[in-house]
Amino acid sequence: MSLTLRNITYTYPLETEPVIKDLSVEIESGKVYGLIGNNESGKTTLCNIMRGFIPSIYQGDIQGEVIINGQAIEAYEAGELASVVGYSFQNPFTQMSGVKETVYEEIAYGMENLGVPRQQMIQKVAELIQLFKLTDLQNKHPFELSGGQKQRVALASIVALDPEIMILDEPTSQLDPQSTEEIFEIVQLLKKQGKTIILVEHKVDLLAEYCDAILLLEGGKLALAGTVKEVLTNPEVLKLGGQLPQVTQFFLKAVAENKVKIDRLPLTLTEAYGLLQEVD
Ligand SMILES: Nc1ncnc2c1ncn2[C@@H]1O[C@H](COP(=O)(O)OP(=O)(O)OP(=O)(O)O)[C@@H](O)[C@H]1O
Repeated sequence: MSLTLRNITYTYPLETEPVIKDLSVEIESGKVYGLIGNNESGKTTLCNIMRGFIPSIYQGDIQGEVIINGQAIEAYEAGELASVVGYSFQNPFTQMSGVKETVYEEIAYGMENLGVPRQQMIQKVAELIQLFKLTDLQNKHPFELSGGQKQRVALASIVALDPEIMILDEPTSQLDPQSTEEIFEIVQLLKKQGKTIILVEHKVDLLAEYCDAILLLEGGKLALAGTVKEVLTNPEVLKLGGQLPQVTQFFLKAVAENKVKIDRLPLTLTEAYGLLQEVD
């Protein structure tokens, strides 16, 4: 499912300056997008625009159009929109329903609300518990979980609803490196299922490996947009408050100091290894 933003300018209530400024972008169906930018550049605000919470919940002044699969976002009913666009909060605590007493029930909760048949629900929860490695936690109270465990449960609860578009706001911020990698692998699996994914994430090394495209926000404007290769090998990213993958930065420096002669910059260690073999 595609998502288009056309000339979006948004100002929060009681504010005079817009925080999103004349932003247009085309999110193509079935692709994974990394949304980067420094603190307060407008990433979370943009996510809330994409899922219709702005202006329905946060209000304020919004100009421009949000179009989901060819239809204006206002034409969707709230329940329908929630099942098309899934969203995971930056803070996983906010995501917990607060009404369920086990991880198992928490994951089933959204499906229960949607009236998914019981047998189908049981099967789906079992699949997700395995996929998100939650077997040992399934009978625990959601509030007893660590931040990282909550983050996995929050994501499983979204995947349970099977939305076509998933907006994940820093889904790995509280996870250790191994669990982070596992979440990225799940993102890859969701992509294989044809989902469209927008990932707010600071870990550019992983974005380089798993994303198709990168959007860089700076001061509420879309400063750079393009394929992972186009954006994450562009030194401009550093001036715009973003980061480049470590290996790319390393080679950028090595090229500038004439330590190595290459015609393109690598994004990952595997690519770097291939390049060095060519140079030999
Ligand atoms: N409810 C609000 N009312 C007024 N201003 C807000 C509100 N929420 C966010 N802002 C402002 O909007 C700007 C963008 O914030 P936003 O949270 O979207 O950025 P972000 O890139 O997600 O930041 P971070 O990486 O720190 O989460 C900031 O200047 C912030 O202070």
